[in-house]
Amino acid sequence: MGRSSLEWDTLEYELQPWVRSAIETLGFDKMTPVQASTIPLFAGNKDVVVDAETGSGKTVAFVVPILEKIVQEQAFRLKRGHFHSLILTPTRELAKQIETVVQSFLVHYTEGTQQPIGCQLLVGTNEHSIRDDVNALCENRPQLLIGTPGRVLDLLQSPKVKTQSCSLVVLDEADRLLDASFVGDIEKILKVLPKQRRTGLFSATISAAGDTIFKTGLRNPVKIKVNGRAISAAPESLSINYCTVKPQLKLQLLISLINRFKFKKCIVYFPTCISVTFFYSFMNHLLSRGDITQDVKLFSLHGKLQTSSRIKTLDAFASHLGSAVLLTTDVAARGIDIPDVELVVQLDPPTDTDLFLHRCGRTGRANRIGKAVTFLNEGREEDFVGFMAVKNVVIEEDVSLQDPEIEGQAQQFYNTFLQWILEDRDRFDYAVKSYVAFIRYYSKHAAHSIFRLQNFDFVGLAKMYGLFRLPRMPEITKNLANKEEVTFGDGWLMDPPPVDMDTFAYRDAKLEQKRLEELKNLAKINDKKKLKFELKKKNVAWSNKTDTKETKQERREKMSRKRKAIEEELARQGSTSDKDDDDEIDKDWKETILKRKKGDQGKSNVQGSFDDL
Ligand SMILES: Nc1ncnc2c1ncn2[C@@H]1O[C@H](COP(=O)(O)OP(=O)(O)OP(=O)(O)O)[C@@H](O)[C@H]1O
Repeated sequence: MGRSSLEWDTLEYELQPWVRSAIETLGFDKMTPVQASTIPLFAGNKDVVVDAETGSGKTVAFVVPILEKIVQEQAFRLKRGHFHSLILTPTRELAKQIETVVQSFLVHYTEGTQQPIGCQLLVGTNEHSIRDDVNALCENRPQLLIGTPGRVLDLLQSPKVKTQSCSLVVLDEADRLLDASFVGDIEKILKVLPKQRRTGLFSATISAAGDTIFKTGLRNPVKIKVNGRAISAAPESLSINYCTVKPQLKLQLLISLINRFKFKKCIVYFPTCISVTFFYSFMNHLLSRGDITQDVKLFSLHGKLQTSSRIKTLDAFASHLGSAVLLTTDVAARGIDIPDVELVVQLDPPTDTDLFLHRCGRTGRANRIGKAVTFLNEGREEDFVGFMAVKNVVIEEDVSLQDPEIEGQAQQFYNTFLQWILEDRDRFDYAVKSYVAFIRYYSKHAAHSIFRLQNFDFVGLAKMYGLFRLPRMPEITKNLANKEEVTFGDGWLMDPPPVDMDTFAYRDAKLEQKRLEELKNLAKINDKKKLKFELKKKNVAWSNKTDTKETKQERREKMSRKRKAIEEELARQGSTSDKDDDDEIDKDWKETILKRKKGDQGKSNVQGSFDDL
């Protein structure tokens, strides 16, 4: 497509004056290639499947046709409970972002003689119930609904909501919406919409959806593929790099990058929600010590936070005037558009390899320069570069990312971490939970031939999490062959241990009280057992001694069988559920068993409902 054809005047579709003035106000001097190709077709009468790189302007490419169609089809006076168009997205943040784009157009739509055009956001929150949403829809009569699948489905199931007038549906991040976790809801939603409608699918990795795209009821769709570079699936303004690092040095390298790199905004991807909470807390400690450049502000965002707090955090990060770093999970991997993000760091490649490009694409958007950096563990993980090259994603090594000084500072850094953890047992709990969740996360990697737990540096990773003792978990037992050599017995990584676990206290008085009570109960149980044993011993005749020994042996075996069963149960839970990484906490057996008995196993201090991760 030649340059001149990107002038808005050359668009093969006549836009309404208010849409044009919105475009002018937004400063979009020219169309992006995906807009030039998509708008005439989608605003015409075609179904579209749009595959265009990250940051290429896909949102405007579907928002404009929707607004055009609403006016074209005179969808002003819809009956109560009816709506005209629906945009579905996988995350609440993305839904909110699209709504903002729609509103920036709608402010140019002059009412008066015309009828109003409205849009309604549909995302799960604690502030609005479904009933509130239904009432708002019936009262305000918006033409356009934007939401996440679960909430939209709930709304459509209300008898007050009528779907007959819906004539256009968009699936943004369509490959994600058509994957196993969403496709059920999507199918149910599409089933209740009229067949005679336009459908548009949009993504930077649409091919990942394969044939499932046809589950959406597309009718003679036009496939629009727009990529700036023939050899790479990423935009030209985005440089994608990697550097190898030992697990223990990863956090130090991240901090070194934050301190060395000049950026307005930076996004750092962590593997799990709990690790975001944990490292956010520790990094703020480093910030207060001056170990992180003082003028940087840290933000944290993950799927376990409540919607309102997630949206507020994202807004605060986007509007922060100084340098800002967002610590997040894959909940912010797709679609998030914050133009001045100049650096993206991935502590580990994502388990879903399609997300790699989406994470990188949070920078280098709309022709701005951006750098995306991925850390790879030395050794086998470097094969990830070749793995992605096959998917047309070129990752180049950048040795300038390395920091030769961090290795020499490792012990001092570890001591700082340790000191901080030893101040509060709660931090230790978080460290353990984060570590365990990481290992479970790692073992579910789609590219499992590269990301393998065999030969994994469990001890180095433990130190990265500030741990001084290896948690007991089957993955370690199975894969760490030289456990006895690398630990000082019972999983301790230090000799002598830096703390007595019986006296290691919580700062929070309530938590500490609970711990002490549990300890007392445990002691009582042990005392009772001991008492029973002593009494029994006294009553037993000499001749029975051998029997007792055998019984003991039997009991031991029984216990060991029990342990194994629990171990397997935990492992099974880990492999069957991909949504509960952060709840899978292996503590000492005593604690696990005690909690199981009490029935409060797996409770976490993390607030909010479980969402996307
Ligand atoms: N015609 C245009 N000219 C200049 N900038 C534009 C134009 N259209 C959109 N943009 C800007 O480009 C940025 C990226 O757009 P958008 O968020 O729609 O990307 P996307 O293709 O959906 O990316 P992703 O696949 O990552 O979601 C936005 O900041 C948007 O304001």
